[in-house]
Amino acid sequence: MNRWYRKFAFASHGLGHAIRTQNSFWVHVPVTIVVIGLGAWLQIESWRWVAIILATSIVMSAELINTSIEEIVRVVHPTHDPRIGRALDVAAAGVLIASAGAVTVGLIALGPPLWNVLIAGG
Ligand SMILES: Nc1ncnc2c1ncn2[C@@H]1O[C@H](COP(=O)(O)OP(=O)(O)OP(=O)(O)O)[C@@H](O)[C@H]1O
Repeated sequence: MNRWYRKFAFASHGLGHAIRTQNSFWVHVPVTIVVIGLGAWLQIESWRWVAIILATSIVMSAELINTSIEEIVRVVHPTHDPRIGRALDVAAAGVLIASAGAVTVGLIALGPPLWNVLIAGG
């Protein structure tokens, strides 16, 4: 039990550090709050929640892994190296792909219910 508590504490510490230091999270977190608020307001079906939760979790995980790689590079190889640059670019591309997927999922999951309420009048 204590071991699991320690694992959770380390992970929470990492999450807090990423949110404080990575400006990408200053976009991810407010967008996620707005999307959850919209979902609650529109009372969307379970499958839409599942899609939104999966998409946002994938973006956050990709961002955390990217941050982890950046932090390691700063320690292990602080000087400029095109091979390191390529590796960092690939990790950043992972975040980009996950974000593009999440925007698409958000449009599919929230678009029709939002349209019904705002345009079609319920
Ligand atoms: N040591 C390095 N060698 C070569 N290129 C690097 C190196 N460090 C960074 N780069 C290049 O700069 C880009 C940005 O890297 P950086 O780690 O600064 O990410 P960032 O997203 O700008 O940082 P942050 O997430 O902290 O705002 C990388 O994708 C890579 O192209």
